[in-house]
Amino acid sequence: MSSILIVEDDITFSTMLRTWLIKKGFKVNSASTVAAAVKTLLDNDGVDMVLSDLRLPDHDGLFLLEWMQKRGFSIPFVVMTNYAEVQNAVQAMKSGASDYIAKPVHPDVLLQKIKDALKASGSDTGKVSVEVKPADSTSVKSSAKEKKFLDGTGTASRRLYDYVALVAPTPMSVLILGSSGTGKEHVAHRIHDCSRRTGRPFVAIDCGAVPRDMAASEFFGHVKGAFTGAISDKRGAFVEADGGTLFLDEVGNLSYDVQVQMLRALQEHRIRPVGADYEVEVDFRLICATNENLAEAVDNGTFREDLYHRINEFTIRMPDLKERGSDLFLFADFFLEQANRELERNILGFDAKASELMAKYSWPGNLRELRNVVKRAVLVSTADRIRPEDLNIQITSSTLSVRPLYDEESELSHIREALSTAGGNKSKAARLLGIDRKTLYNKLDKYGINH
Ligand SMILES: Nc1ncnc2c1ncn2[C@@H]1O[C@H](COP(=O)(O)OP(=O)(O)OP(=O)(O)O)[C@@H](O)[C@H]1O
Repeated sequence: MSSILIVEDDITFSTMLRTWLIKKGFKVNSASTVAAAVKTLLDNDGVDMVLSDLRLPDHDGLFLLEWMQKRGFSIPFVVMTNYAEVQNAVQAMKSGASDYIAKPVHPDVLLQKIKDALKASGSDTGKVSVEVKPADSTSVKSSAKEKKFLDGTGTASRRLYDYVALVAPTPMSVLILGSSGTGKEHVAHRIHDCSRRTGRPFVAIDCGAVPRDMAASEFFGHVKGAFTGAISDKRGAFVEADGGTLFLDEVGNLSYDVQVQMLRALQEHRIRPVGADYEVEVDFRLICATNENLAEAVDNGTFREDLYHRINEFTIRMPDLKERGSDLFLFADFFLEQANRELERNILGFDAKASELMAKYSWPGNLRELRNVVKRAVLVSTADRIRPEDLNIQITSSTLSVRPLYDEESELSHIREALSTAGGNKSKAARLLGIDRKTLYNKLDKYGINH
């Protein structure tokens, strides 16, 4: 049975098409945004062809086609378009689409086109022979059911994971900088998993949560009787992490005393448990994270410069969610599925207004906030799709995101498309793009578009 992915934001039409194709013996998935389509393609390794609208809420169909080509999905891509947009369909064919069909769709014509496209690709035998594999094998290791994390496909996400892949196999100490909720701990884990130390311990300590007077004992351990309450020997975090990775979160909170001992541990790979008259050799790789400006702390004298250089052999800066472009929708769909499973619900997605609101919001709490907002919305939603009122987010002057929702490379084409959809009306185009009018004017100047 051949499997078709319908990418269409007109839900009524999409449902009709889906029902009809199922009756004709196809297996059918549907997605209403490019982000959801990307996710379906990554999570299902049996899609034989894509039947896509060109005009979609987050990107256009050509963007999806381009993404598939880059990722090595060599399956037929048939465009569905209005008569008025036949020009765009021609462009799609030039870019590698297999065929196009004009709306309103005539069932018999569509069926013939599907058969032809599948035949041409050799996928009409019921056997799935297409390569549905992302270029980056670390992105999708397991099925959606098991996956707890998602990498994202946008420029910022790709850059982030390129750095991770670069530094992970080395012994270098890594400092991960980024706002709260951006996924610093997850990236620290990924570095460990992609290093030679994988399979050995990964010990994470939140330096902000360790009481000052217990810090030395937490990090370096103690011997029985070292202080009141030390009723037995304790192995500290360094010993626990022996052979593996030690992850120090909120490293800016370390007291000066502990910083001195930490520096020694890093230089000599030996530590002395509190109250001991011996030293212990330890083999660890250090990864630190902070959302503070450590360089400033060095200038203020609250963080030792020598330690700063030791822990900072390689820096990774986590992008804020608002910098991750349309990956926002990939993450939103991902958290939606997670919440559906956890709460035993079956919410299908986000309606257009909710998507627009999410695009405009700046997500100061980043991925953590998005996950919580989506989970709550899944719980309270009384409709098939999440509506704006389910999201419980407020756009204020401080939470209005003025960034484009697209990767740089496709920004220009989105601006053009928004302008054409809006009939040249800049205010309307800016609204469609989720940016303010002034930002749009700046961008028009940047790209040399007359206004
Ligand atoms: N790549 C990802 N895919 C899916 N969910 C993610 C990803 N990264 C982070 N998250 C979600 O965001 C939450 C916060 O991530 P994490 O604890 O790694 O952030 P953090 O930057 O270390 O935050 P903090 O600075 O507050 O400690 C996680 O619990 C997880 O639910």
